[in-house]
Amino acid sequence: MTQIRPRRSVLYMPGANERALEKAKNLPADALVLDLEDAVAPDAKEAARERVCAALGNYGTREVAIRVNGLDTEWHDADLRAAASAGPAAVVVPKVNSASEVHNIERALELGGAPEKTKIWAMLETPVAILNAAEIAAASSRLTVLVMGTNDLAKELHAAFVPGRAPLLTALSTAVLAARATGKVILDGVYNDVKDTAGFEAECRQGCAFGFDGKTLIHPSQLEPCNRIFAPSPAEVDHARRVIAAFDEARAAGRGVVTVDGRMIENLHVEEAQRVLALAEAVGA
Ligand SMILES: CC(C)(COP(=O)(O)OP(=O)(O)OC[C@H]1O[C@@H](n2cnc3c(N)ncnc32)[C@H](O)[C@@H]1OP(=O)(O)O)[C@@H](O)C(=O)NCCC(=O)NCCSC(=O)C[C@H](O)C(=O)O
Ligand SMILES: [Mg+2]
Repeated sequence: MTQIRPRRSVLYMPGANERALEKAKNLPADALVLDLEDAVAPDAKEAARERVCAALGNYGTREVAIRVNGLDTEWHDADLRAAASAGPAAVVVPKVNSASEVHNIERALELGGAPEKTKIWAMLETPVAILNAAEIAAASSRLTVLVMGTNDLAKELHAAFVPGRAPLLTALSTAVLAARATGKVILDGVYNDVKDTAGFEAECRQGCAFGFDGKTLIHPSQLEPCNRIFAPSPAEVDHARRVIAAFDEARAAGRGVVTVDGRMIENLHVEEAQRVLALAEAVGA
């Protein structure tokens, strides 16, 4: 069975917030992003950089990434150098707009001596990034994950935040296409209203239905619903097992197609069922 690394829940925490960095040690996030960008005030950037690099080893086996400041900022180069030498699981780079920017980041990581395990996670959060999503995704084998930046994207588009995210659907779908066409993981953007549980769950379900592998989060209260919704449900696991069993039986009888619960099942449905089981196993569902 294919091994899947779950990335259902990816929690940002401000790199300058000692309490959040401490608290995250015991939070059930699949991955953590220690943020040096938007969540850190300009005069706290340097202290935050030192703090997140020192904190990297505190989170056990979970993937821990550092989000550096954007390419056009005064902090970007120093952030990348520090991250390269600290060696997180990934460097999350905001506002990546082209393949050539990915190549520059790749070169900077190499020059900084980053270990092979340090991947690039590129944020898609501008109109030009969405238009270039496929070339960004394909630019490097070191780039393994695309991350939606829906706040910046909505701002750049002059789009409204509305339930159902109609103004963003083209961009979300284009980004998922780019990820799937290039074999990359893709994470949905954050939900800002940390008190709106129903709205958050609806957005998780929408992201999951779109094909996102998981969602980026801003508050510990978002972890449980996100982990639950992005994991296969017991009914989905049961269905996947029955699909595989029915198809095996059909194959043994010399047939290439069968029905389960009245629906046609072909080999492609079996592959999807295998992916569901691999994800369920990876998350212990
Ligand atoms: C959103 C928050 C500012 C809310 O903060 P606050 O009101 O203080 O939360 P609580 O009092 O409810 O916190 C309860 C405890 O949980 C800890 N906590 C809070 N958030 C986190 C977190 N993200 N990670 C770990 N721990 C967290 C608090 O310390 C409390 O602990 P304790 O005192 O021990 O009980 C705040 O949640 C926050 O700052 N969230 C992260 C914001 C962030 O990182 N933003 C940047 C990433 S999102 C982004 O950039 C969007 C993207 O680029 C785009 O364009 O869309
Ligand atoms: Mg952003």
